[in-house]
Amino acid sequence: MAISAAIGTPLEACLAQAVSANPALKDAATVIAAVARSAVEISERIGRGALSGDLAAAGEHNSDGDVQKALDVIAHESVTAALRAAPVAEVASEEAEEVMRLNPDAPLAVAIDPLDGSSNIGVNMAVGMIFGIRPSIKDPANPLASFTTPGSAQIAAGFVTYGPATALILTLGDGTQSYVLDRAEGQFRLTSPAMSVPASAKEFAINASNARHWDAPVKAYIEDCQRGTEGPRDKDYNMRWLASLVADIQRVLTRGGVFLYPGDARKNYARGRLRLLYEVAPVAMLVEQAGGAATDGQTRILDLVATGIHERAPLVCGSTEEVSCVAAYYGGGKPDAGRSPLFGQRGLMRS
Ligand SMILES: O=P(O)(O)OC[C@H]1O[C@](O)(COP(=O)(O)O)[C@@H](O)[C@@H]1O
Ligand SMILES: [Mg+2]
Ligand SMILES: [Mg+2]
Repeated sequence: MAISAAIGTPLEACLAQAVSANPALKDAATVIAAVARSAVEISERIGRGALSGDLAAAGEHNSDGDVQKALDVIAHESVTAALRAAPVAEVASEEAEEVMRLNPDAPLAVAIDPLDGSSNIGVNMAVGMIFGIRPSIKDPANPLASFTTPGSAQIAAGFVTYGPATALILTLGDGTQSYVLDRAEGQFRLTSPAMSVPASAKEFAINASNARHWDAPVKAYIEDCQRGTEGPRDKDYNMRWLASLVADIQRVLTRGGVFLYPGDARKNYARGRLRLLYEVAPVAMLVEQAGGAATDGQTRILDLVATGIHERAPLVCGSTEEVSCVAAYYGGGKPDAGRSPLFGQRGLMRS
């Protein structure tokens, strides 16, 4: 959907334009409109903060072992109700153990993180919602069939950030657009028809509290960033970590940088923390469509195929120069002069 609409055009009009250019997008556009309606509802709820009740109240554990907060459940119920009224056959939600079957004859399947950045609920920080839309593959014996295709099979992907403004970042496979919720009217309006990730940047995002658990390539890359102009990267970096994937990625999409949630040595973290179907793959599509790159260190994210609904995948994405650099560290490329002693010690970058 290369959008030629003017800034301020309502989402519905932009979707209509995309459908008239490519009628095959009609069902995906209906799904996006439904997700957007749910986002407006959730945004209002979040905007009232504690006046909406205790949105951070702890409930059950979800299938990934995280404690579900009240807002996780509210968002899951809101978005799945919206998807029930859309052409969606299956939903893979973070908050449901198994694939949910909605309208069996419908053409699409949706993977969704109804509420991303849960640790920020209750402290007035940005949270969001992430989704990826794929063709539904009809296999009565295997409910996961629609989701066991590579991320490149996604027809569309997007996320919503409930921040100071509520933003929708969207791709229908031809560029990445941003929209902002016009609160007075309860509808999203176009704010950027073509987001573009700068190829080079000086900002990294990683949960540095896990440094001692990282593997050698990540340790070496971050150490080299921290060495700034005194190290092989020859530039001074800044670090940002919002603990909310959507907000961190919106920053990377807007002004560049690199986001890393690698695998590490903690129990159950060999493949990191983020889930492939409803976090990593949609984000990878959005970043690639904005001219950036996304890898798990070895493999392009959009080539990965999930084998389970809540499967995790390491994510390194953003400005192409930084992502290539991390991939080179993983690949054992040639050492640079003055590079991190860690690589020298472990011989990782030796040819
Ligand atoms: O707690 P950590 O290690 O900082 O992890 C933060 C990451 O976890 C997440 O909150 C995971 O998403 P959920 O809140 O949907 O489980 C990401 O948004 C964020 O990038
Ligand atoms: Mg999440
Ligand atoms: Mg979540």
